[in-house]
Amino acid sequence: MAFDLRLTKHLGETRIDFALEAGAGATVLFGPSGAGKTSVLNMIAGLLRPDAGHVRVSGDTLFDADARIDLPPERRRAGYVFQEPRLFPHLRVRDNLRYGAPGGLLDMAAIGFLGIAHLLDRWPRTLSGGEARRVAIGRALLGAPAFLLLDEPLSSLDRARREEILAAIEHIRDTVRLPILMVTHDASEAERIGTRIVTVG
Ligand SMILES: Nc1ncnc2c1ncn2[C@@H]1O[C@H](COP(=O)(O)OP(=O)(O)OP(=O)(O)O)[C@@H](O)[C@H]1O
Repeated sequence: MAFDLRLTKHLGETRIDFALEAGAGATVLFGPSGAGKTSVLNMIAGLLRPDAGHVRVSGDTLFDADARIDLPPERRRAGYVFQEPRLFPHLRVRDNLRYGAPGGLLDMAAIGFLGIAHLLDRWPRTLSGGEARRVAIGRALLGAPAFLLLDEPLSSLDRARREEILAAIEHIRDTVRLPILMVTHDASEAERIGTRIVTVG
Protein backbone atom coordinates (compact mmCIF):
# COMPACT_ATOMS: atom_id res chain seq x y z
CA MET A 1 0.00 0.00 0.00
CA ALA A 2 1.58 3.30 -1.05
CA PHE A 3 -0.74 5.55 0.97
CA ASP A 4 -2.81 4.46 3.96
CA LEU A 5 -4.38 7.59 5.44
CA ARG A 6 -7.05 8.45 7.95
CA LEU A 7 -7.14 12.10 8.89
CA THR A 8 -9.49 14.17 11.00
CA LYS A 9 -8.93 17.88 11.50
CA HIS A 10 -10.97 20.91 12.55
CA LEU A 11 -9.85 24.14 10.91
CA GLY A 12 -12.09 27.03 11.90
CA GLU A 13 -15.49 26.27 10.34
CA THR A 14 -14.14 23.38 8.29
CA ARG A 15 -14.03 19.76 9.38
CA ILE A 16 -11.79 17.48 7.34
CA ASP A 17 -12.51 13.74 7.46
CA PHE A 18 -10.38 11.97 4.94
CA ALA A 19 -9.53 8.32 4.41
CA LEU A 20 -7.53 6.76 1.58
CA GLU A 21 -5.95 3.43 0.80
CA ALA A 22 -4.04 3.67 -2.47
CA GLY A 23 -1.51 1.48 -4.24
CA ALA A 24 1.32 2.39 -6.59
CA GLY A 25 1.17 5.11 -9.23
CA ALA A 26 -0.40 8.55 -8.98
CA THR A 27 -3.40 9.27 -6.79
CA VAL A 28 -5.16 12.50 -7.69
CA LEU A 29 -7.12 14.49 -5.09
CA PHE A 30 -9.84 16.34 -6.91
CA GLY A 31 -12.34 18.68 -5.33
CA PRO A 32 -13.66 22.20 -4.87
CA SER A 33 -11.72 25.09 -3.43
CA GLY A 34 -11.69 25.03 0.34
CA ALA A 35 -12.49 21.32 0.65
CA GLY A 36 -9.22 20.69 2.48
CA LYS A 37 -6.91 19.26 -0.18
CA THR A 38 -3.86 21.36 0.73
CA SER A 39 -4.48 20.64 4.40
CA VAL A 40 -4.43 16.89 3.65
CA LEU A 41 -1.02 17.27 1.95
CA ASN A 42 0.25 19.36 4.86
CA MET A 43 -0.85 16.68 7.34
CA ILE A 44 1.00 13.99 5.35
CA ALA A 45 4.14 16.15 5.17
CA GLY A 46 4.03 16.85 8.91
CA LEU A 47 3.34 20.58 8.55
CA LEU A 48 -0.15 20.37 10.08
CA ARG A 49 -1.01 18.06 12.97
CA PRO A 50 -4.19 15.96 12.54
CA ASP A 51 -6.59 15.80 15.51
CA ALA A 52 -6.86 12.05 15.03
CA GLY A 53 -5.95 9.28 12.61
CA HIS A 54 -2.83 7.96 10.96
CA VAL A 55 -0.47 8.50 8.04
CA ARG A 56 1.28 5.44 6.62
CA VAL A 57 3.33 5.57 3.43
CA SER A 58 4.73 2.40 1.87
CA GLY A 59 4.33 0.60 5.19
CA ASP A 60 6.08 3.26 7.33
CA THR A 61 4.02 4.98 10.02
CA LEU A 62 4.68 8.72 9.88
CA PHE A 63 1.86 9.69 12.23
CA ASP A 64 -0.43 7.73 14.50
CA ALA A 65 -2.44 9.65 17.07
CA ASP A 66 -3.30 6.55 19.14
CA ALA A 67 0.28 5.26 19.18
CA ARG A 68 1.62 8.80 19.77
CA ILE A 69 3.87 8.62 16.72
CA ASP A 70 4.51 11.97 15.02
CA LEU A 71 7.67 12.08 12.90
CA PRO A 72 9.00 15.59 12.20
CA PRO A 73 8.78 16.74 8.56
CA GLU A 74 12.48 16.17 7.87
CA ARG A 75 12.15 12.48 8.78
CA ARG A 76 9.09 11.83 6.60
CA ARG A 77 11.00 11.72 3.29
CA ALA A 78 8.31 13.67 1.46
CA GLY A 79 9.15 15.53 -1.74
CA TYR A 80 6.68 18.42 -1.51
CA VAL A 81 6.08 20.75 -4.45
CA PHE A 82 3.97 23.61 -3.13
CA GLN A 83 1.32 25.50 -5.05
CA GLU A 84 3.81 28.34 -5.65
CA PRO A 85 7.34 27.13 -6.44
CA ARG A 86 8.78 28.79 -3.27
CA LEU A 87 12.34 28.93 -4.56
CA PHE A 88 14.81 30.81 -2.38
CA PRO A 89 15.13 34.21 -4.12
CA HIS A 90 18.68 34.82 -2.86
CA LEU A 91 20.03 31.52 -4.25
CA ARG A 92 20.78 30.71 -7.87
CA VAL A 93 18.99 27.73 -9.39
CA ARG A 94 22.04 25.53 -8.75
CA ASP A 95 21.97 26.32 -5.02
CA ASN A 96 18.20 25.97 -4.82
CA LEU A 97 18.66 22.45 -6.22
CA ARG A 98 21.59 21.73 -3.86
CA TYR A 99 19.36 22.67 -0.98
CA GLY A 100 17.36 19.55 -1.84
CA ALA A 101 20.48 17.39 -1.51
CA PRO A 102 22.51 18.84 1.38
CA GLY A 103 26.14 17.72 1.23
CA GLY A 104 25.46 15.64 -1.85
CA LEU A 105 26.56 16.12 -5.42
CA LEU A 106 24.15 17.73 -7.79
CA ASP A 107 22.89 14.60 -9.53
CA MET A 108 21.77 16.20 -12.78
CA ALA A 109 21.40 12.78 -14.41
CA ALA A 110 18.55 12.03 -12.04
CA ILE A 111 16.68 15.16 -13.07
CA GLY A 112 17.85 15.49 -16.69
CA PHE A 113 14.33 14.82 -17.90
CA LEU A 114 13.23 18.16 -16.40
CA GLY A 115 15.31 20.11 -18.92
CA ILE A 116 16.73 22.61 -16.41
CA ALA A 117 20.50 22.10 -16.89
CA HIS A 118 20.77 25.39 -18.82
CA LEU A 119 19.17 27.30 -15.95
CA LEU A 120 21.70 26.46 -13.20
CA ASP A 121 23.32 29.91 -13.02
CA ARG A 122 20.06 31.86 -13.20
CA TRP A 123 18.33 33.68 -10.35
CA PRO A 124 14.77 32.52 -9.54
CA ARG A 125 13.28 35.93 -10.45
CA THR A 126 14.46 35.48 -14.05
CA LEU A 127 12.62 32.16 -14.54
CA SER A 128 9.29 31.71 -16.27
CA GLY A 129 6.48 30.09 -14.31
CA GLY A 130 7.06 26.71 -15.98
CA GLU A 131 10.84 26.83 -15.46
CA ALA A 132 10.39 27.69 -11.77
CA ARG A 133 7.95 24.81 -11.40
CA ARG A 134 10.45 22.41 -13.00
CA VAL A 135 13.22 23.60 -10.67
CA ALA A 136 10.90 23.11 -7.68
CA ILE A 137 10.18 19.55 -8.81
CA GLY A 138 13.93 18.95 -9.27
CA ARG A 139 14.67 20.24 -5.77
CA ALA A 140 12.05 17.89 -4.34
CA LEU A 141 13.46 14.89 -6.24
CA LEU A 142 17.08 15.57 -5.25
CA GLY A 143 16.15 15.07 -1.61
CA ALA A 144 15.72 11.35 -2.50
CA PRO A 145 12.12 11.35 -1.33
CA ALA A 146 10.12 8.18 -0.66
CA PHE A 147 7.03 9.83 -2.18
CA LEU A 148 5.93 13.03 -3.87
CA LEU A 149 3.23 15.53 -2.90
CA LEU A 150 2.21 17.90 -5.71
CA ASP A 151 -0.17 20.77 -4.95
CA GLU A 152 -1.70 22.04 -8.19
CA PRO A 153 1.63 21.89 -10.04
CA LEU A 154 0.02 23.21 -13.26
CA SER A 155 -1.87 26.22 -11.93
CA SER A 156 -1.28 29.53 -13.73
CA LEU A 157 0.72 27.98 -16.58
CA ASP A 158 -0.13 28.27 -20.27
CA ARG A 159 -0.90 25.22 -22.38
CA ALA A 160 2.68 24.59 -23.60
CA ARG A 161 4.15 24.89 -20.11
CA ARG A 162 1.45 22.63 -18.69
CA GLU A 163 2.35 20.00 -21.26
CA GLU A 164 6.01 20.08 -20.13
CA ILE A 165 5.10 19.62 -16.48
CA LEU A 166 2.54 16.90 -17.28
CA ALA A 167 5.20 14.96 -19.19
CA ALA A 168 7.61 15.34 -16.25
CA ILE A 169 5.01 14.04 -13.80
CA GLU A 170 4.27 11.08 -16.08
CA HIS A 171 8.00 10.31 -16.16
CA ILE A 172 8.16 10.36 -12.35
CA ARG A 173 5.08 8.13 -12.17
CA ASP A 174 6.16 5.58 -14.81
CA THR A 175 9.98 5.59 -14.81
CA VAL A 176 11.14 6.87 -11.41
CA ARG A 177 8.09 5.07 -9.99
CA LEU A 178 7.63 7.21 -6.90
CA PRO A 179 4.20 7.13 -5.27
CA ILE A 180 2.54 10.46 -6.08
CA LEU A 181 -0.30 12.31 -4.42
CA MET A 182 -1.36 15.25 -6.57
CA VAL A 183 -4.01 17.91 -6.01
CA THR A 184 -5.81 19.47 -8.95
CA HIS A 185 -9.01 21.33 -9.81
CA ASP A 186 -8.83 20.28 -13.45
CA ALA A 187 -10.71 17.16 -14.57
CA SER A 188 -8.61 16.56 -17.71
CA GLU A 189 -5.34 16.73 -15.70
CA ALA A 190 -6.84 14.37 -13.14
CA GLU A 191 -7.77 11.90 -15.90
CA ARG A 192 -4.36 12.06 -17.51
CA ILE A 193 -2.17 11.74 -14.39
CA GLY A 194 -4.37 9.78 -12.01
CA THR A 195 -3.91 6.03 -11.67
CA ARG A 196 -6.92 6.68 -9.46
CA ILE A 197 -8.94 9.80 -8.67
CA VAL A 198 -10.27 10.58 -5.21
CA THR A 199 -12.78 13.32 -4.56
CA VAL A 200 -12.27 15.49 -1.47
CA GLY A 201 -15.21 17.38 0.09
N1 LIG B 1 -5.53 27.89 10.11
C1 LIG B 1 -6.79 27.88 9.68
N2 LIG B 1 -7.80 28.37 10.44
C2 LIG B 1 -9.08 28.35 10.02
N3 LIG B 1 -9.47 27.84 8.84
C3 LIG B 1 -8.52 27.33 8.05
C4 LIG B 1 -7.13 27.32 8.42
N4 LIG B 1 -6.43 26.74 7.42
C5 LIG B 1 -7.33 26.40 6.46
N5 LIG B 1 -8.58 26.76 6.85
C6 LIG B 1 -9.81 26.52 6.09
O1 LIG B 1 -9.92 25.13 5.88
C7 LIG B 1 -10.47 24.88 4.59
C8 LIG B 1 -9.56 23.96 3.81
O2 LIG B 1 -8.42 24.66 3.33
P1 LIG B 1 -7.42 24.04 2.24
O3 LIG B 1 -6.42 25.07 1.87
O4 LIG B 1 -6.90 22.75 2.76
O5 LIG B 1 -8.42 23.75 1.04
P2 LIG B 1 -8.14 23.34 -0.48
O6 LIG B 1 -9.12 22.28 -0.79
O7 LIG B 1 -6.70 23.02 -0.65
O8 LIG B 1 -8.49 24.68 -1.21
P3 LIG B 1 -7.88 25.32 -2.57
O9 LIG B 1 -8.27 24.35 -3.64
O10 LIG B 1 -8.60 26.63 -2.65
O11 LIG B 1 -6.39 25.47 -2.38
C9 LIG B 1 -10.69 26.24 3.95
O12 LIG B 1 -12.05 26.58 4.12
C10 LIG B 1 -9.78 27.17 4.73
O13 LIG B 1 -10.32 28.47 4.77
